Amino acid sequence: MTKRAVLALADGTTFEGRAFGAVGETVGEVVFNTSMYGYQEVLTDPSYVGQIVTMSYPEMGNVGANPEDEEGARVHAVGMVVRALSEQPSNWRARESLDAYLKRSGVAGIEGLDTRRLVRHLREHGAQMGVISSEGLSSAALVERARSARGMEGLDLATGVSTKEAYAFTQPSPDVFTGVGEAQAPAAPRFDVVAYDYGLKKSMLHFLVDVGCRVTVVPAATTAEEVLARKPHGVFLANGPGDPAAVKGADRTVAALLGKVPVFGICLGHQIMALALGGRTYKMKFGHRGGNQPVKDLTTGKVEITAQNHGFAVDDASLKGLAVVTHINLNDGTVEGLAVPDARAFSVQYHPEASPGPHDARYLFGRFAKLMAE
Ligand SMILES: NC(=O)CC[C@H](N)C(=O)O
Repeated sequence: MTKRAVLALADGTTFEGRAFGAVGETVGEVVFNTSMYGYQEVLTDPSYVGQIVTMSYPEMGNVGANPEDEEGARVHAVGMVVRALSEQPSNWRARESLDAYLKRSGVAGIEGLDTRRLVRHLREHGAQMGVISSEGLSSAALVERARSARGMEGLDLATGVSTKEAYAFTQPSPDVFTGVGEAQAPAAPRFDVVAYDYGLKKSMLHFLVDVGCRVTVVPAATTAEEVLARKPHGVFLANGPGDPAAVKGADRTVAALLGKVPVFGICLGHQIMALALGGRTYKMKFGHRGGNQPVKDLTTGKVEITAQNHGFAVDDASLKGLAVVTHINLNDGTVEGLAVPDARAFSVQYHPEASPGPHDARYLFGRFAKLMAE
């Protein structure tokens, strides 16, 4: 028998649906993602730590779950909201249903509610804390619980999900691309790259290997001296969860690396790069999450369709005189990329590794390789 579940938002709005995944209660920031597919990559992306993800596309679970599509070591999102859960997966790679996968991961979901209304609500009133519960508590009690939960601002979640030990990564992607176009063989390894793990996605490491990097992944708290002692050709700053301004010591560490070695940052890594330069970040109303965000590369005039997952952004005005804004979001004009040519450093807010999403931006890994070759 399916169990009734409730999603309660901090502003008092409640939705009724059916429980799936793990039974019980979960608290997190309720956000929405507009990708039509790739739910498993989304759920396992460490940037979703502390978040309940609403998928705006109505049917989820059609291809079940498999061990290859995981971007992190486990499900990192704390909850999932879907309109219609497919009970019978149909895909040759499926090992289990989405329901069974979330049950095994201990993560609660709710389905059968009006996700269109929920997404519109979040767009209008902002992403906010919420609770999914199938424990029969009153809606008023759940709203109170959501209201008293701590929000994302000021939370250092990256340090907590980062690797505890440094490790080497040498595997190319299963289907190697070195740019937009046909699949190719990975480039021969010629660059030693240190990758800061703030909560990284596996695909980023594969794509670095594809363009010729021997990658050493290091914990978020690794000092600049320790990194420079490895004499890397380049430093990579990964994505990650939480508030970029709260990641302990990261801005000072990156400031000490800038100018000494080429640096490439993605998402949280981009935000930390901006902070290291003296810029500011802020919390967005509802963020960008999905695989259909148009971004303009101001250096080439080209528009790329990008995969995104962020709730904070870099304040454009705060970069004046510190960095060049290289990319902007065509929906809302926010900063999507920056560069400091003299320091051989650049970063993007979006996800060139996609997973899930379009591969328009894969060329950026090649741009990093070129910078190191020079
Ligand atoms: N994917 C990411 O790296 C997200 C960065 C940051 N946690 C944000 O929400 O903006």
